[in-house]
Formats: sequence, structure tokens, C-alpha cells
Amino acid sequence: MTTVEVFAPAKINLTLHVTDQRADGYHLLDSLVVFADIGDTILAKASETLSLALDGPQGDQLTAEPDNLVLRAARLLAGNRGAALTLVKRLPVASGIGGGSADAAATLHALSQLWGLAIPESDAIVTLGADVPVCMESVPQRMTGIGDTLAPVPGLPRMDIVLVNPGVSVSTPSVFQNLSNKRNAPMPDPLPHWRGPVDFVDWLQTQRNDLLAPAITLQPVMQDTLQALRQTGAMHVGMSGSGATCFALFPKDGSAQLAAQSMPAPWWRAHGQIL
Ligand SMILES: C[C@@](CO)(OP(=O)(O)O)[C@H](O)COP(=O)(O)OP(=O)(O)OC[C@H]1O[C@@H](n2ccc(N)nc2=O)[C@H](O)[C@@H]1O
Ligand SMILES: Nc1ncnc2c1ncn2[C@@H]1O[C@H](COP(=O)(O)OP(=O)(O)O)[C@@H](O)[C@H]1O
Repeated sequence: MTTVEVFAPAKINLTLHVTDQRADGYHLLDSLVVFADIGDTILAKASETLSLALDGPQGDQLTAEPDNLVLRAARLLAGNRGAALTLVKRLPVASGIGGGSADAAATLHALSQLWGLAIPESDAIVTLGADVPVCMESVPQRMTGIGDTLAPVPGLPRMDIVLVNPGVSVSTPSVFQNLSNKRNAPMPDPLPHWRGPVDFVDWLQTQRNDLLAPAITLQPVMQDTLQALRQTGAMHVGMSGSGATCFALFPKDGSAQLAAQSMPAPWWRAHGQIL
């Protein structure tokens, strides 16, 4: 029997500017989003009924309840049509790297292939979560609106990345609620043309993640995580999304692997390259 396998790469917000808040409470964002070759895997095969099995090192952090984003994505595509789905969970849950959103996007790709159905429109996809549209294509993108307006960002220099989570989860709604100033400057438009990694990180250092301060208030341990990453000699460090996962950027010279190995053992850490 055919098994369709789709990789669900971690999403990293290299910048995250919160520019306004809509009347319905959702925030308007301006974010440079990239993906890494670190992630979950979705396996799908034909079956009479719709089911989800959980596997992988972080599989025990979730249950296969109907609200799991994998099952919500399957139902969005074709109601309760049958498929046997397996989620190999490697990314920490509720950690700012869009694991659930990447899983939902990968499920849509896997089942559209298995069932021969078209991918739903973006308006429908965003009902699964604000981060799901950007996860449909694992390339650098500028994400605006609430996450539903996307433009590819060509010309990003090739770099390695380390992801570190100090073992705490952060509630995205709580972080947004703790943000005092909702109207912050966007990124420049158009984005600059970067001549290489040094030029790119020099520019990143002039940008922000507006959710960093409220996330640190909720989880002060993130200060230690960022400090530990700075001490590796990384070219740039930051927090992704609403946290608590932090990232560090490196040239493609093997130093990312050494840096990941130097992080305290209880912390979740992974190294790879930006896609
Ligand atoms: C903050 C971001 C940045 O990429 O990443 P994460 O920290 O989740 O990885 C995303 O916008 C998160 O997207 P996602 O996690 O899919 O959000 P949703 O499930 O749609 O919304 C969860 C809650 O976050 C808040 N929310 C989310 C997105 C947005 N643009 N404005 C918001 O105010 C709302 O309180 C909402 O109820
Ligand atoms: N397949 C899934 N993987 C991760 N989280 C999921 C999944 N399905 C549902 N969730 C729920 O979605 C929420 C956000 O998870 P996740 O996408 O990992 O975080 P974030 O958006 O902060 O990166 C969590 O509260 C989690 O319980």
C-alpha cells in the first residue's frame, strides 16, 4: 500500500514586528520567516477511517484528540474521509517554531496527494491557524496581515542555524496579551538586498521581535537561553515567534553543530541549515 511521506520543517521568525491590532483581537504582523531542515514528519496511507498515531521523541507531548492540527487539517480537506496518519513529532510543542502549523501544512500536502484533491484556498487554510499559510511553502517569506499575506524573499544568504528550547512552553495568546505597545514600526519596504551573511546579520540586528519582552516576562529563563547562544560566537541570536525557542545563525562551516552540542543537556537543541 502506498505511504505518502511529507516533512514538516520548523518555522523560524527571524524578525517579528507587531504593527497593529485588529478589532477582533488578532494582531497585524510583519515578519521575515524561514524554515530549517529540522522538523516533524507526516505519513499518510489509505484507510477506511480517519486515525492518527503519534511517534517520535516529542510524541508523548500530544494526544491524538480531534483538535490535533493534523486531524483538523485532514477534516478541512475532506470531512471525515478515511486515512491512517502518523505524526513523527520531533519539535517541542507550543514553542514558537510552528510545529503544529507545519504539521497541518504537511498533512494538507500529504492528503491532497493521497486523495488526488486540490489544496484549499488560503482563506480556508488560515482558519487552522495564522501560521499555517506560511508553512505551506518552506521558503523564505515576508509574512504580513495576521499571517495570511505572503511574499517570497529571494536572495537570503545560505546559513546554518541552531534551535534551543529551555524546556518551557509559552502560550501564544498570553504573550500577545502581555505586549503593551501594539503599534510598532514595520520592516523597510522593500527589504534590502543582502550581499552575504555578514551584511544580512548586520541588518537583522537593526530589526526586532516585538514579542521578546512579553515572552521574557512570562518565562525569564529565556534570558539565559539567549545568553548561552550568544556565548557560542553565533553571528546573530533571537527568539522565534512567541517563544520560548531561540535561534542562532552561523556560517556554513560546522560551527553550528559544535554550538548545539555546547548547550546545557536538559535543553532541547537541534542544528541544521536554513532551507
Ligand atoms: C506568533 C506566531 C508568529 O509566527 O508564531 P508562534 O509563536 O505561534 O509560533 C504566529 O502568528 C501565531 O500563529 P498561530 O499559532 O497559528 O496562531 P493561532 O492559532 O491562529 O492563534 C492563537 C492566538 O494567538 C493570537 N494571535 C495569533 C496570530 C496573530 N496574528 N495575532 C494574534 O493575536 C490570538 O490571541 C490567537 O487566539
Ligand atoms: N500536531 C501538533 N503539534 C503541535 N502542537 C499541536 C498540534 N496539534 C495541536 N497542537 C496544539 O497547538 C498549540 C500550538 O502548538 P505549536 O504549533 O507547536 O506552537 P507554536 O505555534 O507556538 O509554535 C499547542 O497548544 C498544541 O497543544
